[in-house]
Amino acid sequence: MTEASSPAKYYQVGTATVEVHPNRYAAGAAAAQAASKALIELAKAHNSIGVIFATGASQFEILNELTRLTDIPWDQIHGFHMDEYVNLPADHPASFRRYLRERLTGKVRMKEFSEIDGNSPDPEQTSQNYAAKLRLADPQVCFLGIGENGHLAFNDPPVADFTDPLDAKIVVLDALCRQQQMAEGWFPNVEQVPARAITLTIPTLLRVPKLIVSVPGIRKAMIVRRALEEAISTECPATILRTRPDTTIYLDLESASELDDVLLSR
Ligand SMILES: O=C(O)[C@H](O)[C@@H](O)[C@H](O)[C@H](O)COP(=O)(O)O
Repeated sequence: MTEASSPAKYYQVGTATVEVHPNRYAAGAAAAQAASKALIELAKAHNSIGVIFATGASQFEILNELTRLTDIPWDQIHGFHMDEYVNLPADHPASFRRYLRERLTGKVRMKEFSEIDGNSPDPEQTSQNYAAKLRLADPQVCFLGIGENGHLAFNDPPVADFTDPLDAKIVVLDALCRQQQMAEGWFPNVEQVPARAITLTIPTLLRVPKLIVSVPGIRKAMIVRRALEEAISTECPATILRTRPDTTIYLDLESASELDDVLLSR
């Protein structure tokens, strides 16, 4: 059997399900299919379904697939995103608003999409208003990636707070996080990576009943190992995903390549 046609493998890690697919396209397609199925079901019971979208390279294949599927009830979906740089113009190549306009909201007709205006004169107020709007929408589905440092949204280790009382907040991005954003190709040099961002907090993300986590690629192999095998702690915020019930982590063979044989033999 060729790698491309080999079937996915499924593992249970804590309460989360881990799916290992032969490549990033298969992983993205599986995640999009799972999301589509859930959204169609939710649309039967809710007029408006809140959905939080992640950005970054890990979401390319999912968004590509989601925007091609014809049965997603976009006209019932109120979309949100999980973070945005402070003081980065919306048309900057690394802006998450630009990313989502190009890959999502410019391609489908959603009921509503709420952007985080990282350029507002009062980012603190913007963050609070966004949190309030999100609470009202009571999101049912959240797409996530995991940073190379283990962060969820911009909740970096070790300051990420699993019991954060805030729903959204302004964070200072540390040197490693800014270096990784640059290395992923979004900025020409680290000096241009903004020092602050507005982010949803970890409790806000974990409150969403269905979490669809996509982590393909060899750059993520070490952090996937830590997220699935290390003790649950803010040293690697993504470890907390193992405590969530309806959570599926979509990997490809590259990002799963450092996983312990013990896990993979289950
Ligand atoms: O909005 C986002 O997407 C988040 O800022 C961030 O947590 C991201 O998911 C990871 O940094 C992974 O990034 P990649 O998708 O580029 O691997």
